[in-house]
Amino acid sequence: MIVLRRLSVPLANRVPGSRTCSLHLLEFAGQWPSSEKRQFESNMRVIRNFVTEEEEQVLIREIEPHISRLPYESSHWDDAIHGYREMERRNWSPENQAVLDRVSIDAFGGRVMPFVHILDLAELGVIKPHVDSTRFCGHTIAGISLLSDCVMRLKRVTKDPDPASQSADVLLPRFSLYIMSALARYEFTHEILAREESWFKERLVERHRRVSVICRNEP
Ligand SMILES: O=C(O)CCC(=O)C(=O)O
Ligand SMILES: [Fe+2]
Ligand SMILES: [Mn+2]
Repeated sequence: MIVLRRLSVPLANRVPGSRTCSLHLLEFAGQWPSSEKRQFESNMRVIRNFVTEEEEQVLIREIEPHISRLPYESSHWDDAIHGYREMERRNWSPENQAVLDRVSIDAFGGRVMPFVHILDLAELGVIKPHVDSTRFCGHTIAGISLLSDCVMRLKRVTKDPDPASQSADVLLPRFSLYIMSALARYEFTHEILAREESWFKERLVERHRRVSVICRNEP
């Protein structure tokens, strides 16, 4: 199971707790000096309409026969993720490889791991706060959101849960690409909010089944 190697959940965070338009798609909470806001914005970019509806269809057509054979799972051992199924894929049709090459260039300057991670989150699925393992993944994580919008929440990693600590909600629209790096990748947990908690700027975002196509670089 891929998730078991990849996620590491900081203890404190288990407690409750151009085409880049990050500005409209980000909502900050807590105490943010403006210099840190700027750094965060450049480390958590969202590119709207990175893929077209046709490109989404072609990607889903290649993914669906494999992923639909798997049951949706829940991980019990660390409580990090529920209602998901996932696969890795290295070899893609030329059309889909062309999309992935764009991710590789735009997010990684061409230096990306050959295995692409596909995560299928059921309508009622949720990904709890975690930081991707630094043993298996480098400074950048880039994901295309397919089939549904969702809200990703990033929370500053703290030793003690602090209600005033920094967090940011990021709207990830269907068809978009997010590029999370450096500060946002290492100093913040990320999570995908449950359907009924997917508020963004006072609007409940409609969340259905969502498939993400995620690229990472070497540690
Ligand atoms: O679905 C996503 O975009 C993020 C998934 C995630 O956080 C992970 O697989 O580590
Ligand atoms: Fe993650
Ligand atoms: Mn639905």
